[in-house]
Amino acid sequence: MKILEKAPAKINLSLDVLGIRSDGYHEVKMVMTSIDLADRVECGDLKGNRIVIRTSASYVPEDDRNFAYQAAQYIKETYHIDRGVEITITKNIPVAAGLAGGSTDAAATIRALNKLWDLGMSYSEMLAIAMKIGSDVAFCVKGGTAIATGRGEQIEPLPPLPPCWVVLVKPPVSVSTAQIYKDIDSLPIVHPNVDAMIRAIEHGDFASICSLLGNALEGATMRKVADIAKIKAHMKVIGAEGILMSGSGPTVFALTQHESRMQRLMNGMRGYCSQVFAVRPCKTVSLLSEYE
Ligand SMILES: C[C@](O)(CO)[C@H](O)COP(=O)(O)OP(=O)(O)OC[C@H]1O[C@@H](n2ccc(N)nc2=O)[C@H](O)[C@@H]1O
Ligand SMILES: Nc1ncnc2c1ncn2[C@@H]1O[C@H](COP(=O)(O)OP(=O)(O)OP(=O)(O)O)[C@@H](O)[C@H]1O
Repeated sequence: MKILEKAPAKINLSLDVLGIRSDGYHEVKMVMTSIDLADRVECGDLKGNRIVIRTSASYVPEDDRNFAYQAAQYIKETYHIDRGVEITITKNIPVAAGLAGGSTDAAATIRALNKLWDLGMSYSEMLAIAMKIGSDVAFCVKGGTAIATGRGEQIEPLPPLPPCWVVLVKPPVSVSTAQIYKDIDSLPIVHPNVDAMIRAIEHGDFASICSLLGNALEGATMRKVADIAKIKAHMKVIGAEGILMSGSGPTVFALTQHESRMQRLMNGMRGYCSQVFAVRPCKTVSLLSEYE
């Protein structure tokens, strides 16, 4: 048997860093949303007891460094599963881009193995596995739009975004999330108004969502990647309603409700960067009611 799961990327609409915790992680308060830029994760039975990863991207690890491998391993250990699995990942999400590509593959693996191995895991049991792998994995288990607190693993759902386009531009460099969090410790932090963003989403107020976009990590990544400021300036000239770097970067996204502006942004930015995508926010990742 084979189970196929869509694994959507995320963007951070608001990301505040509140301090350093005793475990070395940073306390955050974020608003995230899934988008329709997605990897495909297929889990199928394999003879024996091994976990085998196949990916379409040569630079993604196929051993236990792959987050999907780690998800399968934790599930096998926790539920004493003596079966093999082959996990095939078709990568569409740029890697080390601030879009949670590896995290969403891990979350999709958790959902897929729950079905393949008929485990009957509850949502909170899936979260317990997710948290062992990385901070963003918990959000990716359900996706949609949500508030994330703690180190990012405490999730509270929000209503979906008003209909809009998300245009993403990935500069041809990668950044280390760990390094960016380290860098901000010695930099002044610009705090976004996360609570106002939450209210704007609850009211479906697209104009306020755009004006409240903010990311406390943006300054640190901009010091390393000069392209980010150029991309943002270019998107502004073209006429995006809201512009921000996602996560630890370096991907920059623009929001617009106008198809003509989405087209202009796509065409304008393609001449500038090779990785440009126009997608919609993604309302659901999985059959949410199954996991309630
Ligand atoms: C930047 C974001 O993507 C925004 O959604 C997340 O905060 C990062 O989530 P992630 O990539 O899943 O991060 P993890 O794999 O858990 O951690 C990578 C590294 O980032 C740093 N890190 C991460 C999350 C957090 N709240 N504080 C941290 O300081 C830690 O040094 C950690 O070793
Ligand atoms: N399934 C996977 N897909 C992509 N990268 C993976 C995967 N598993 C492990 N990795 C490793 O994870 C690292 C970070 O890649 P990823 O695409 O998840 O970064 P990111 O989008 O910046 O993450 P985040 O937004 O959660 O900080 C890469 O160095 C990559 O080698």
